Amino acid sequence: MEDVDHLAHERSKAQFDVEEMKIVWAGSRHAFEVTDRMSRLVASDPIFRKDNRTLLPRKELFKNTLRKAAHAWKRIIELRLTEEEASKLRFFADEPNFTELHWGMFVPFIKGQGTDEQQKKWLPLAYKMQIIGCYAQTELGHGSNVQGLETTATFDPLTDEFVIHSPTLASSKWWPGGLGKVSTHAVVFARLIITDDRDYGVHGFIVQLRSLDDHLPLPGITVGDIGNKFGSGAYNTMDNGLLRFDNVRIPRDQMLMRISQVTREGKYVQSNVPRQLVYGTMVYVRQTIVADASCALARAVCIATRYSAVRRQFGSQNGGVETQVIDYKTQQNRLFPLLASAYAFRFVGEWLKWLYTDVTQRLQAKDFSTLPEAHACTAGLKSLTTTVTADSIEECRKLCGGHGYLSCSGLPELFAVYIPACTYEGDNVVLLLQVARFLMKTVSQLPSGMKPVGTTAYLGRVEDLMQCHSTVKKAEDWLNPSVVLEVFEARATRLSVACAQNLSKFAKQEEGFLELAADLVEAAVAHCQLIVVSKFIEKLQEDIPGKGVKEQLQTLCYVYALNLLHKHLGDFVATGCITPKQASLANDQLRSLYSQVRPNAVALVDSFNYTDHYLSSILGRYDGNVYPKLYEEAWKDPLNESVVPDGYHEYIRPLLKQQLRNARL
Ligand SMILES: CC/C=C\C/C=C\C/C=C\C/C=C\C/C=C\C/C=C\CCC(=O)SCCNC(=O)CCNC(=O)[C@H](O)C(C)(C)COP(=O)(O)OP(=O)(O)OC[C@H]1O[C@@H](n2cnc3c(N)ncnc32)[C@H](O)[C@@H]1OP(=O)(O)O
Ligand SMILES: Cc1cc2nc3c(=O)[nH]c(=O)nc-3n(C[C@H](O)[C@H](O)[C@H](O)COP(=O)(O)OP(=O)(O)OC[C@H]3O[C@@H](n4cnc5c(N)ncnc54)[C@H](O)[C@@H]3O)c2cc1C
Repeated sequence: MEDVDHLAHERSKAQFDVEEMKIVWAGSRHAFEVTDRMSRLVASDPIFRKDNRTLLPRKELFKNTLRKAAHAWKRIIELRLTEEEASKLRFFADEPNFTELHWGMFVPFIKGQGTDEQQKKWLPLAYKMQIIGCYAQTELGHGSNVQGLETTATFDPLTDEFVIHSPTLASSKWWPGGLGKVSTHAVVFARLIITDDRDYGVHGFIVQLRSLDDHLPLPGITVGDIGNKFGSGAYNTMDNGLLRFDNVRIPRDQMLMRISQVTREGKYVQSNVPRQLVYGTMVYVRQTIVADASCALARAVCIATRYSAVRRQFGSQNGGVETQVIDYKTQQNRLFPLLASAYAFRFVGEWLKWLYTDVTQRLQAKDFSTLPEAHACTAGLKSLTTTVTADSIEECRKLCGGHGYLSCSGLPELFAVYIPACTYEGDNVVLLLQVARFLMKTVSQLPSGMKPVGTTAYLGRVEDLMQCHSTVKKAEDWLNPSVVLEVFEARATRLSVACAQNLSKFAKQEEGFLELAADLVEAAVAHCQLIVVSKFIEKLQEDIPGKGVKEQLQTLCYVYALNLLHKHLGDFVATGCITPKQASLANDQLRSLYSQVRPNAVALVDSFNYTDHYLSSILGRYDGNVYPKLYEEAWKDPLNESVVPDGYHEYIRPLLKQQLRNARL
């Protein structure tokens, strides 16, 4: 029974080479090999088991996470894993913990903002985990508004030190992951104040928080966990913390001084670089969050697709087999666009990584010209992909019907872990407003003859795009990349131009921004969706080997684009780039694309190459053996440890007896 593959028939229908698709998904043969090896290593190690996580009380849960993190580090050292392998191992261990912030923000911040000497001093300690760091930016009173942070770092020329202080309750650091119970050090964002009492704005400082001998907080430091968060298990494995400083002194050389310096004499020296570089670590992390979105979305879609192929409802005649729910058009209409989005986000994530590497190299050569675009792209795509992924995980839960609501479906915990991605590293609406600012600036520069480049190059064709009307006459005409691209460009252009025209009616631009914020956000979303569509289309220009692989990706690309067109029909029709008739043809084409995806659906999610350990879902099991495993799982619940529950004698029996007496009366 155990070895039967209940999905074998589904797999046999695939019209493409799954092994080759796995390589496309991973990004390269090398990436596939590393990912595959690390995911299996984690899956075969009993310490990384995840069952019961949602049932553990917080203290036990947290201690268990520490145990796993320590074990992961031990294996990384023992096996002499490379940085790439180590990061994959941590990823598949699949439990948010302090190491994410240590490796994901503390180390990159020192690399990006530290001078050569500072890097030489701090990085070896951090690499060997002789110190553990976190990223302490957000405060109780301010998160989005970084310039509004209140913690102060006042230079004392007598002792050559900075005095770090929390002047108000609202200035308490609040939220940093790893801070609550683990970190020995933090990168602290504080307002720099020098002897002349001038406030030089927010800068980063390395501050030691806890003793390296007994882990007690150092004098002047108050630190703790902020408390339980949404859901059971989930993000509660992380010690998000609070932190207050009471005139804590640190040496001057613990201000990260690559971008600006304070001299021994107390003179502020600003390198000739944009001040926004102090936000560089956020830009880096936003880029990684886009890649992670595709993984989380793929995970939910894999569970919902396999289960939809296993689950049957209605449609049987004379007691025959019922219909697989994946065959219902409504199920396909809800599920297949999410499958397409997982692939779309994967490719846009790859491209964003390239963009980030490119901007980093330019910055090293003191070329800051592409920084605004890198900021807009990372902010916008972080916002778009996390919003869609969070909503889609919930949709996948509903696609699995009642069983999706069980913890062992894996979906509730995935949802609880994932949703803060819409908030951390920049609230998604706040980030879209940054994209809108960038778009409005680009549009306002067009009359002066400035030629937009990169992802806004299409705005250079503003006149054509304001006039263009799609040429589609029949449903198949939609299967043309330039036809699709043109309508997405026309819609994005028209929404941006309309906002710019409305903004120009305000005497003060900032007033207009506040008043028109909702429209600006819509224009920003249209621009970001265009980027995703265009990067998917660009991916298809590459040489993609493997029988049928490119054809599948082409189908998914059209599903992604035409589904968006259908969802945002109002925009497309109202801005005049397509007619209602053309919209209806797009919908006809979409239905036909679903029929092409259907026989390949299970193979398309197998191509993510996720282990059952990583999925942690009975509904998403590779072998589709769902019902016996659900039945077994139910009996493992602590409530089933005794036949008669605790509390029977106190609460149930007296009730029953009471009712009996009442009935007799
Ligand atoms: C059980 C397990 C199961 C499942 C697991 C599954 C999945 C897990 C999935 C994912 C986990 C993955 C990763 C997790 C990793 C990390 C996440 C953890 C923690 C998150 C850490 C944080 O949150 S850190 C804090 C982040 N904070 C923010 O992001 C704050 C947001 N605010 C800002 O960025 C800024 O304040 C601002 C941009 C909103 C405004 O800045 P400011 O006021 O200074 O600027 P202005 O608006 O005045 O603009 C001035 C000009 O500057 C430009 N600008 C702004 N920012 C930048 C920038 N970064 N780079 C370049 N330019 C910038 C702006 O555009 C303006 O330009 P103008 O030309 O218009 O003048
Ligand atoms: C799980 C988790 C982990 C985190 N980890 C860290 C960490 O490691 N280090 C760290 O420093 N921080 C961390 N944070 C904090 C996080 O970065 C902030 O919560 C985030 O940046 C949002 O800021 P906020 O909480 O101030 O939201 P707010 O800005 O208060 O947002 C509240 C509402 O106001 C809206 N809003 C705000 N400003 C505007 C505007 N200008 N226009 C329109 N609407 C607006 C928002 O859209 C939102 O709806 C974490 C947060 C979470 C949830």
